[in-house]
Amino acid sequence: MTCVIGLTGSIASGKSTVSLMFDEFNIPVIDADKIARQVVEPDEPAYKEIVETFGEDMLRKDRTIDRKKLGEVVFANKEKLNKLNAIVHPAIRKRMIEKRDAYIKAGEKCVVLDIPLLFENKLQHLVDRTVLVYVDESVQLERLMKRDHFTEIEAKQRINSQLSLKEKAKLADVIIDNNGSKHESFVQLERLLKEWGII
Ligand SMILES: CC(C)(COP(=O)(O)OP(=O)(O)OC[C@H]1O[C@@H](n2cnc3c(N)ncnc32)[C@H](O)[C@@H]1O)[C@@H](O)C(=O)NCCC(=O)NCCS
Ligand SMILES: Nc1ncnc2c1ncn2[C@@H]1O[C@H](COP(=O)(O)OP(=O)(O)OP(=O)(O)O)[C@@H](O)[C@H]1O
Repeated sequence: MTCVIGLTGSIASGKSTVSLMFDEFNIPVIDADKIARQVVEPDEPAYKEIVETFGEDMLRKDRTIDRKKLGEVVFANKEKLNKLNAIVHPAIRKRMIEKRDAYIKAGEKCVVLDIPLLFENKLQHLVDRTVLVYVDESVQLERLMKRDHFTEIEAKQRINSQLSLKEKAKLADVIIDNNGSKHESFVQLERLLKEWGII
């Protein structure tokens, strides 16, 4: 029986950081953000829909989607964000399920689905247990502004487009507190995997 872990958090809470730590245990990770980039490549059906909905202005010179521009548009307008979600989420979900099932079929002991919007989109049914990468709001804002060079307004728009980490904490099976150092988070993950008999 494969154990399917749903790894989630909020923007800049440290999902990618923790997700990389699973490598140390040779546990495969399916990354929703990565798939979200693949399903909007020019030969994919979602690409055409995005161009029709948001206009050619959203394209770079090489005709790929200008993610920075599209992000500025959708995170400033809830209705537009919903439109983008309706175009890309079904395609992302389908590809994640295919990948998860391939790992299960191959008899993998454990597989991780790294999904930022796991709780927002009520995707708990895709996984056996959920792990939340948690930080305090002030740490989240600080790390986001530093990583992406956003102004405070831009960073807050993105944070507010998601369920708060406090709300997510009520829904998660387990929490990794990522307020401390990366090493401290690694220790928590290692302990968890031992407890679950995965390592
Ligand atoms: C708006 C887009 C073009 C901005 O691209 P950009 O390269 O700047 O950001 P990236 O995709 O790396 O996402 C960074 C983080 O933003 C947050 N985020 C992304 N999309 C969303 C969304 N629809 N709603 C809320 N938060 C989101 C997540 O925490 C994610 O980890 C892009 O995020 C996108 O296509 N989003 C829709 C797809 C989606 O929902 N992806 C999230 C994983 S399912
Ligand atoms: N424990 C930590 N100590 C210091 N910095 C950290 C820690 N964890 C993560 N960071 C830094 O905070 C930023 C956000 O982390 P990360 O990119 O892993 O978040 P994320 O949840 O994957 O974000 P996103 O939702 O945008 O993909 C990065 O610059 C990362 O290096």
